[in-house]
Amino acid sequence: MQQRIAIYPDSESLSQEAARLVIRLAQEAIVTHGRFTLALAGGSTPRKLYSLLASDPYRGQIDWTRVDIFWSDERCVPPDHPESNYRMAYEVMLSKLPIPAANIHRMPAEQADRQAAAESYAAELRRVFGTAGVPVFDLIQLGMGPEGHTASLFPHQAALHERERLVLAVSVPKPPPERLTFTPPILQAARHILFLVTGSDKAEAVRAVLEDQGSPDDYPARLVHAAAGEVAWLLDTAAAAALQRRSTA
Ligand SMILES: O=C(O)[C@H](O)[C@@H](O)[C@H](O)[C@H](O)COP(=O)(O)O
Repeated sequence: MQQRIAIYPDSESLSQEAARLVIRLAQEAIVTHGRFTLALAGGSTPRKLYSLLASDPYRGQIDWTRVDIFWSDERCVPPDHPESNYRMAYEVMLSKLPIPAANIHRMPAEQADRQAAAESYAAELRRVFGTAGVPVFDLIQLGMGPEGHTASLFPHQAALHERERLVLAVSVPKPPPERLTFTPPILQAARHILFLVTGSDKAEAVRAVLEDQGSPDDYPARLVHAAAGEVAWLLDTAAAAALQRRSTA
């Protein structure tokens, strides 16, 4: 597994590089196997990336009819709720792109039976990927919290040790607490991973994860790796402040 760290002065320049990377990986995947499977992150950091991908000159560089969109986690709220990861991505990006509705695979996180919702999303993943095993995403885009969580995998939770199920219903300390989340097997099978991390509150977790400190139980982002491709960490200077070895883009 390759790992690349690039540091940017601000969110704009970081998001522009992220958009260029998504476009390159999408073009490669569509040429190689006819489609691009992408899992989106929630939270606020990727908002700028999603906005760029839906705008010129970026939007015209991907054949969006060949793209399948999933989410790596979702809050258990209605899809029109302000805290919905789907709502953010739909409003900022997906509603502006010619992606077939059948290719937008929303997590049914508003279902009362959250375990059944997790199981139905796992079934959707296996159907779309045509596998009884672990889906291999072309790209999973992730964020990271100040304590090293990623997707909705938080420190010291049982979900970190899941090796069979693809999606779990979990309760987490970041509100809204009830979530659906990818489990480590999916996050360890992807061809490529793109972490977007900004802000000084994440500097200590960035240092711990990238300088091999602490266990994955303490810093769940350490569980993530790309089976055959690259894990790219795009950081702003604030998030990279505690890193010893600095390489600036
Ligand atoms: O649903 C979520 O909350 C996200 O998937 C979560 O894992 C997010 O990526 C991190 O918490 C970073 O969030 P920010 O980008 O808002 O800092």
